[in-house]
Amino acid sequence: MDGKSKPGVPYGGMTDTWVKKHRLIYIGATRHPFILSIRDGTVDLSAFKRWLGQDYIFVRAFVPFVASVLIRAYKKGDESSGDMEVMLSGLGSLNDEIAWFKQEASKWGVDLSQVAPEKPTQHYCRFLEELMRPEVDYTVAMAAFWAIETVYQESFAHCLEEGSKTPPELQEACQRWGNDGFGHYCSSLRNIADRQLEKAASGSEPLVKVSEDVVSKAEVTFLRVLEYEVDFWNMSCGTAGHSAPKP
Ligand SMILES: Cc1ncc(CNC=O)c(N)n1
Repeated sequence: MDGKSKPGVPYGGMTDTWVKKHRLIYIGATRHPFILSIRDGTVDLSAFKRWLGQDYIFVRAFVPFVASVLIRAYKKGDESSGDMEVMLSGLGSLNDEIAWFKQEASKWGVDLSQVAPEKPTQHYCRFLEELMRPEVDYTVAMAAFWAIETVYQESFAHCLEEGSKTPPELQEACQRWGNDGFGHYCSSLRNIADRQLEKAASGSEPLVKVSEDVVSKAEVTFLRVLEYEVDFWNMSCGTAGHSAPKP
């Protein structure tokens, strides 16, 4: 329990605290102009195609990251937690997702074998690789995992809400991450991350310093995910700094 929670109001956990504390950055990632343009139907289709090609590259790099978190979950040896099952289902959806990207790309005339990673994609993929290093704590990796999936879930679910004017040909893409099943999956990831953060925050005496370190590292990692997501959306819009030199 943190000191700020009110009686009768369920305590949301550490991730909830972060989202509230960094609300503007969070909104920047989950209500980006690219997403808003899908939602109001004004999206530039060349931007969507650019996003499609770059996200395919990202998703391929995301698979080994998820696998690395699964290995950590296995090594923790806590079979009853159900963490591995959550990650295994995640890998299953990524399998479908990769097939969907290929099918979607051919529908839009995008040749995935010819797509080169742009700077923001390269940086984001490098960040995933850093998180796969053995010295990275399970708690920190889980915070990143939860944040990465949740930004997409919240963004695309927004495009499916009542009153949105998402073009019919983009609704399937939005469904992929905006559906309720993906929402539940994100809640499961959040529960794992919160449980780990709780454990770290209440760490046993000799480990207090190490544990506090893990919690603050996890928060910084969460913020870095939000920044990478914003850069990724900016690139999709074609508003990334590197491609539009300032006058
Ligand atoms: C840049 C980015 N962030 C998150 C996701 C969602 N995770 C897997 O699909 C994604 N596809 N791309």
